[in-house]
Amino acid sequence: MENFYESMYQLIVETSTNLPKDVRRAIAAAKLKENAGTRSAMSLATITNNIKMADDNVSPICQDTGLPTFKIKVPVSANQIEMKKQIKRAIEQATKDGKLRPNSVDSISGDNSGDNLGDGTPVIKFEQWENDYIDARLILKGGGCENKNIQYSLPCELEGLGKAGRDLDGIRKCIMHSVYQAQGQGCSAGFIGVGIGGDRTSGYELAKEQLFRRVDDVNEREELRQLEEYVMENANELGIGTMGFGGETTLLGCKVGVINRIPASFFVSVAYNCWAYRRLGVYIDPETGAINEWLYQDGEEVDFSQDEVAATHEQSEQTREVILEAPITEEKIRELKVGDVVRINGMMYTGRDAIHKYLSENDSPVDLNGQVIYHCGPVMLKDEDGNYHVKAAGPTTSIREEPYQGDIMKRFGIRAVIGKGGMGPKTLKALGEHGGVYLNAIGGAAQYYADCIKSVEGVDLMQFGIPEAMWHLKVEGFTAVVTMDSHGNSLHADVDKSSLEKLAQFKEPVFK
Ligand SMILES: O=C(O)C[C@H](O)C(=O)O
Ligand code: SF4
Repeated sequence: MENFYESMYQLIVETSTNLPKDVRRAIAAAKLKENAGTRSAMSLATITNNIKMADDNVSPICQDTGLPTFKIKVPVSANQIEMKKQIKRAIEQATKDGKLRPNSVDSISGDNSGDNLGDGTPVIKFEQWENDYIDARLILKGGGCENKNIQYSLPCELEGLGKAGRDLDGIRKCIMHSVYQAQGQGCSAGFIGVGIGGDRTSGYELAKEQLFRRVDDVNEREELRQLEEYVMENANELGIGTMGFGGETTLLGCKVGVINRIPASFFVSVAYNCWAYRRLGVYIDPETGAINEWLYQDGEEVDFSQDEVAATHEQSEQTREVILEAPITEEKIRELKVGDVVRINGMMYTGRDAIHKYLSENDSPVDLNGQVIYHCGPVMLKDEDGNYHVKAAGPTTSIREEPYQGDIMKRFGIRAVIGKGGMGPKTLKALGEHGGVYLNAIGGAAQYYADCIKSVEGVDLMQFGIPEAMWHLKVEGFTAVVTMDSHGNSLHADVDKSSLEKLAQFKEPVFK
């Protein structure tokens, strides 16, 4: 097993940086369906551009490299204790090399272990089997999409859909609802794994297990095949679209599994995965530990290299484009309207969960008057001279800052916040009162945005760890869309409302 460590290191690096071919094909097909010039088409072009950049730079596709979860099937003779040790070593090295973000955080103190190791991280699950080779699979599922997982206990009452009973049609309604409730917050277009039955734990296990199926496989159980097809055909009618901007593609894959339950329980568990669906696998020789075969990587190449940069910058004729450079005046902000495309030059400051809580109780370490806050937890590497370099830096889900955002903007004079997935009524009200704007960046496009960051000018509050610190970033041509403005408009509220109306069209029974 002398090569096992190296094989695991490769599996980790490839999973973080190289999107599987079956996923690429699904994204390429979605891209063909969007109408040129729409926000969804522009977002998809940024996404495919980002996938290509991650290939070229061998850098994380998304800055949130998730909770590494290994599923390993081994012959009876394999030494699982030794394999676990090597996997942990490989995780530590991949983190040092900037292929994984340090993501393991003490749940009580908030301390980041810095190497992705800690109680419960990484997740490593072994199972013995009768074959004479090792099957090792890894999924890097980020936090934003994980937060959109949902579990239903049947029977239940669902918004838009009414009663969901303990039968196939009730299950259908739960799945349709799960796509609606995710909106764009899990970086749609997404993939869902559904687990029917089990208890609350094994149901979610089963749902996540479905994410290891190939995007293009066909369910062997006839009624589940029909259900998967139904969901794929109809969920895209909800019109949520890429990043929740509205559009043709909301869902890229749906896989359903079933296990038995006990009479009193009937769970439908849904695991939502963003477009940055990073899961790969390898077959390994149990003697040497070397990789014999890669999984999910067969079939035709999907080449995202053509004119992607041009496509990203292509705007529809109706779209207004505005350049912003901090400090920004209230007057300039009030000129902005939902739908405007903004290019930012100059300074911005990162702030996510820990910073928002901190700023609600303390003074800011920098003057934020007229400034831009970026909801982002980047991957950073320090060079020998002690200077930091950005390795990946896409937006994080903004709604988590809803309790703080409006107050903080007013208190510190912040004019713009950048994030993804939108914010709620409290923030929208504050934008109107104070003269602020919410800008939606493309979730998961961590390479694309890292490229816009020209230098790291400083950092504060490093005690919160790399993802949570306040980074001072100098950017050029950082592009985002105004999705909430100071006139009471919110694209997110509009898409939520229209998709709920569309969801209601799926109320009538389909599976008898
Ligand atoms: O933690 C992050 O950087 C992003 C997170 O995965 C999210 O989608 O909000
Ligand atoms: S930011 Fe988006 S793409 Fe990245 S892990 Fe979170 S949900 Fe996935």
